Amino acid sequence: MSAKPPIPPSPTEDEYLKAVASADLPPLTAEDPVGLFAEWLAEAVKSEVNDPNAMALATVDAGGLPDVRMVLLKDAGPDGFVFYTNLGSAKGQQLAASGKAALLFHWKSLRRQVRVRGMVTPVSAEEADAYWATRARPAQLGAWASQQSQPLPDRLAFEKAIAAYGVKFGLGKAPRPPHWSGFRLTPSHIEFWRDRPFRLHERLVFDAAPGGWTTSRLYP
Ligand SMILES: Cc1cc2nc3c(=O)[nH]c(=O)nc-3n(C[C@H](O)[C@H](O)[C@H](O)COP(=O)(O)O)c2cc1C
Ligand code: PXP
Repeated sequence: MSAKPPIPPSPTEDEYLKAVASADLPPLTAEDPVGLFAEWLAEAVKSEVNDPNAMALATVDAGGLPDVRMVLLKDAGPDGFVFYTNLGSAKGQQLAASGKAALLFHWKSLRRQVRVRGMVTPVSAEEADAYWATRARPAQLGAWASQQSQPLPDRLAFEKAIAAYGVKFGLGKAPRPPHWSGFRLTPSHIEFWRDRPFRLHERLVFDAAPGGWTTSRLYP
């Protein structure tokens, strides 16, 4: 019999009461979700142990079954949230077919999450080229050699393919592969969530409206 996984228990009342003392914050308010996101990410950059720009990307497959995996945010602004991937991967195919996705940032060190939903469009070739050029050469060769989400017969086959691309491109720049680019999620809905003691959390929601955003609050 395998051991039971070590699931932590819910905090005791005493444990919550200790947190109350340090939780005396002004209410969460903001006019502009893009600005608030930038503030929260800047705080996460300081406090997270690694990858503060990591986010879960949720998609649906052709049968409507949800799928989710982590990706890295590479640009964010009023136009949306950008990430890069292999276009032939499971996520690449799901995004191309549905044009819809959701993102989730969870910053454990801050006890905060941000949820984003919206439509997804490919970034331009110029934008993808500019980001590609910033990647380390071995990561570029890996992207050429990786048939992301396809079965890998053995690790050696992958390493040989990486070496072959290294030889092919010689000392010159490796161009961006046709199967590698980015997507931009244009948010229609953004929720900021902040932890409060006893699970009485704060939720601030922004919904896209003509010329701006409507805001609302939700029960935790
Ligand atoms: C922190 C973290 C960041 C990641 N960032 C990316 C990324 O930006 N792009 C990407 O293609 N895969 C990224 N991955 C790998 C994906 O989670 C995933 O394994 C891979 O893209 C295949 O997903 P798919 O089969 O659903 O397409 C990341 C994984 C982790 C844990
Ligand atoms: N592609 C893959 C397979 C990744 O694992 C990651 C990050 O983990 C990325 C792309 C995006 O990050 P970067 O462009 O910094 O390599």
